[in-house]
Amino acid sequence: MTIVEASPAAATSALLLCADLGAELPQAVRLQRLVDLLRTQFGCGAVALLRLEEERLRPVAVTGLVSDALGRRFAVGQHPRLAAILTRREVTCFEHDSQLPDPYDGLLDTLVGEPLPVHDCMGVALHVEGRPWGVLTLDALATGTFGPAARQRLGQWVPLVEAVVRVARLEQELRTLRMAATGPAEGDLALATPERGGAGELEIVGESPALKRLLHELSVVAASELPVLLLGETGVGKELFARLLHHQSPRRARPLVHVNCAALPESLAESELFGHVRGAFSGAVSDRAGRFEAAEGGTLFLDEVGELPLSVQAKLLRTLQNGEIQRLGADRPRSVHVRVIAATNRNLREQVASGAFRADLYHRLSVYPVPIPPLRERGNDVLVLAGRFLELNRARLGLRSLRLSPDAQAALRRYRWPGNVRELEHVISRAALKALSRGVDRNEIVTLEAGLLDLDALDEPVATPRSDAPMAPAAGGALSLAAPTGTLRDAVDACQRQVLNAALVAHGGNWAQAARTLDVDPSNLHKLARRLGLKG
Ligand SMILES: Nc1ncnc2c1ncn2[C@@H]1O[C@H](COP(=O)(O)OP(=O)(O)OP(=O)(O)O)[C@@H](O)[C@H]1O
Repeated sequence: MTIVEASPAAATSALLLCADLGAELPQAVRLQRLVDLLRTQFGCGAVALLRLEEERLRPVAVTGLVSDALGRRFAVGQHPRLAAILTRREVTCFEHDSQLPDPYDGLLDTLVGEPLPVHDCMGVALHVEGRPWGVLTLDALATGTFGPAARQRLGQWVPLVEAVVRVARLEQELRTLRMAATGPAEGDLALATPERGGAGELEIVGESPALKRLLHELSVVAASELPVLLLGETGVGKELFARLLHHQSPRRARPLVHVNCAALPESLAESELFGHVRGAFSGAVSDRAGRFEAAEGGTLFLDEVGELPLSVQAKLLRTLQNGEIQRLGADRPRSVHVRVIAATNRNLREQVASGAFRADLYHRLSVYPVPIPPLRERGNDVLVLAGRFLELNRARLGLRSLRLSPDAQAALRRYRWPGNVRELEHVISRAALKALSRGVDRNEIVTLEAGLLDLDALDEPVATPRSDAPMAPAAGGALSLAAPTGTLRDAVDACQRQVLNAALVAHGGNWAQAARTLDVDPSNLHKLARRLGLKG
């Protein structure tokens, strides 16, 4: 039996999907259309497409599930239904009286917080280019929806579903290649999200336009050698994004060395960063390389750079200017080839104005400033991230299901999150523990009510937005120069850096094209960039 013979409606849906294959669509849109169409086709309450990443399944498109479902990650070992689906090539069906726990228990958007009643459930493993790709699951609230005919029909849909997934993947790869060659087109912004998963630790959760713009900007600047200054409130993810930058850069195979400048005592800071030779100070019993040398060929991440003592700032500036370090007590300098990424939640301009931070170092470090938006400006991401933390806590505490009541969701959306993602993580973990301490049954669905989150108690004024505005040109090409903080030469250098920077970013790091746009000889452009510290 073919789909066409099965029903005219199925034939029309299949044709619509085929027509989609010929059109260029953002991946998220293509996959969402797929699950929406299957939901109608099979008359079910929820459909989810989940990508297999190592031992976890990550929802990439869902319909009929609550918003936080997209942020959840389902460890295959903890979800026997998903594990059963993955192990077979045929459609796997769970009878309505199956005792196996359902991964979507409490997550259906029509039954917020309710246990899933007796229902039908089926799913199938998907393969792309001969390799397991993930699973497709369908849940129907009316028992008997997934009879033998529905199972057979799902089996017939599989090749088409796999084709859609494959096209979405190929399109994404093509866009990435195109972006690398020519810089992004406006419509590619939503697709610049790095391939998530794999590097589980580096997973960036969120779907908001603000996050996608940030990821796009990072992916462009990652390819260059420019120093980057990450700016943002505490807990926005500066360290996470610094790691992402390194992993997307050509230096990814070399070390990423993290230095927390706030934790460096002034007396040790110089030796930590630049190393020392034996006898340089009492206790220096042997030669020791510093963090710069440890990062050779890779990236040095100077976290909380605003806390660096002034005496060390001068030495750091010299290194950034000459590409050389001198171990404490050594006679000669040695060259290092290190890209610096710095981060701060301070207003460095104010620190420069007050004399706590050197203007010349500020200009060197802020060649490409990247403001990271606070959580309250990322819309629904707060719920998607909450989903991530709920699932982690559910697994850690051995609960059947952990979710938020509608009031709790509204409270998370309302709250201003001065501590950003880190605070959200703590709020969810604390509320889950509180719920447990009230004696909930681990085998029931645990719903976190707004009161458990204690957000009102935490509601306090949020730090004013950063005034470390990016040095990139404003729209229309106008330059937005910082208030002068140094000599005229400093200001001219800053202006040249800004223009060069913007041209490089606009041309995806292509120097020849940047030189053409700026109407300068390419070799002069390279020379100027070296003088300005934009390249080694
Ligand atoms: N988009 C995101 N997706 C997943 N996890 C995130 C995201 N953003 C932040 N986090 C997590 O939030 C926590 C705080 O992030 P991180 O330490 O990078 O913040 P930070 O800006 O460097 O904070 P601080 O300025 O206080 O050092 C980390 O556990 C990080 O993994």
